[in-house]
Amino acid sequence: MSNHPTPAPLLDYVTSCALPTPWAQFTLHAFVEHATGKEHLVMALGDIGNGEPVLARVHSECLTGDVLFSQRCDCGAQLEGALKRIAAEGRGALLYLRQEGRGIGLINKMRAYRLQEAGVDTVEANLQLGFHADARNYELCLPMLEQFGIRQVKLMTNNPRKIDALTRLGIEVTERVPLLVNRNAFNNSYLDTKQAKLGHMMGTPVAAVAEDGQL
Ligand SMILES: Nc1nc2c(ncn2[C@@H]2O[C@H](COP(=O)(O)OP(=O)(O)OP(=O)(O)O)[C@@H](O)[C@H]2O)c(=O)[nH]1
Ligand SMILES: [Zn+2]
Repeated sequence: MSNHPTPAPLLDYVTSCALPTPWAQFTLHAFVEHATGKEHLVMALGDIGNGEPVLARVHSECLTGDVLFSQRCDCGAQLEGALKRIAAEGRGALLYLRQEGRGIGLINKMRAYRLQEAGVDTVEANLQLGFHADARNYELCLPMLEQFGIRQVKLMTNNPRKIDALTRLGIEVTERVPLLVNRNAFNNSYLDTKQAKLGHMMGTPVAAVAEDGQL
């Protein structure tokens, strides 16, 4: 008999419902994380459990960008762009992880924004507040994807850390799909900092993206 007990699950799958959007009718699946009680979500479309690589987005919560239309970042446009792509393909999954503010929470992100208004960049602001530049953790992705039998993804991201994190968890990233949207006067230097200091792949000329931020 093994001396290693089975690790406790990180989260529980709870329930699902239909979620009509302007682009497709998704199914919304909810999980609750044991350690924090946070509700993490998957928006799923089509037959995602058939073993073929799944077009996927791992999206970190950004209340200001996703909900309040903030132009300080590219999150809202990325969320919309990812859902549109999944709808166009007729199959895919968007994981909505509740790690607001790169893992430091909304209030601390607002404090970081104030520091940025005083002239420091997004990375320095986190460091001045005593946090890592990026405090996110992607380990929940594994049980969330396993719930649907997903082992391979075509990942919509510009962030090489996400690809590394999923690969280390045993999820194969068969393809990276760039998600370059909504560069504007308010987030231009923020996006430049992401590229310079956080390694984001912003190589494609962003000006080539339609001005309304559509893919
Ligand atoms: N701490 C902090 N968090 C931010 C800031 N701007 C955006 N965020 C958060 O950053 C997260 C999104 O991360 P990004 O670095 O924009 O993008 P990404 O998810 O790493 O990469 P992509 O997959 O390419 O979108 C969300 O949780 C946002 O709330 C900021 O200035 N400071
Ligand atoms: Zn954002």
